[in-house]
Amino acid sequence: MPPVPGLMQFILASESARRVDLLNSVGYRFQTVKSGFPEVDHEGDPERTVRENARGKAEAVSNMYPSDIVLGADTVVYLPEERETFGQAKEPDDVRRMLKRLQGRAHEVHSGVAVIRGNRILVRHARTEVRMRPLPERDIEAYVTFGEGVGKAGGYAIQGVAAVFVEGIIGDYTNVVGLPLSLAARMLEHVGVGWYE
Ligand SMILES: Cc1cn([C@H]2C[C@H](O)[C@@H](COP(=O)(O)OP(=O)(O)OP(=O)(O)O)O2)c(=O)[nH]c1=O
Repeated sequence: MPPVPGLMQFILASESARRVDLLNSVGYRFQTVKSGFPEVDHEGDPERTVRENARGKAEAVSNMYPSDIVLGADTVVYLPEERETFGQAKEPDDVRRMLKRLQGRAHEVHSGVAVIRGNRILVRHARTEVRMRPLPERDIEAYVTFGEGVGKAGGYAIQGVAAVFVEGIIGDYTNVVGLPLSLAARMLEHVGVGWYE
C-alpha cells in the first residue's frame, strides 16, 4: 500500500525482507518505499560507508514524502586485518568467495541507520563482531547450493542456516540481521515514533 497523502506516517526506505520482519516483530506500523539510492563504498571505512548509504536511502525517500518520518539503513561485513568490505553477494560465486574469506576467523558487521523528520536528520552506526567456525569445502559448497547467501551482506544469513557456522557474537544480534533494533528504537523515539503505538 503506498503512503497516504496528508497523514504523517512512518516509512521504511527499504524493501529488505529482514528489515521489514525486524520492525514488524516489535510492533511498528509502517509503509515501505524503495529508495533507488546508488550505494557507495569507502574502502577501509565501513562506518562512513554505512552511514552515508543509510542517509542517502532515507533522504531519497524523504524527498518523495517530505511530510513523513523516514528510516534508511545499510549493512556491510568487514575484515579489519585486510581493511576489506563485503557488500551483498550478487551471485553464488560471491557467496563461495566471501565464505572462504570469513570462515575460521572473526569479522565485523556494520549497520548505519538514518532517521529523517522534516529538517531533523539523525544518523547512527552499530558494530557487531561475529566469529565463524572453520568451514570445510563441502559445507561451503552445500551452503552455496542451498542459495540462502545471495542478497546478503558477506554472503550469509545468521538468521538462517548459516547460524550453524557462527560460534559467537559480541554486540547486537539484530544488527547482523540488517537493522540494530535497540538503536533504531531510540532514534525513532526522538522523532515521536514508538514501537507500542
Ligand atoms: C550479515 C547478514 C546480512 N543480511 C542482509 C541484511 C540486508 O538486507 C543485506 C545487506 O544489504 P543492504 O544493501 O544493507 O540492504 P538491501 O539492499 O537488502 O535493502 P535496502 O537497500 O532496500 O534497504 O544483508 C542478513 O539478512 N543476514 C546476515 O547475517
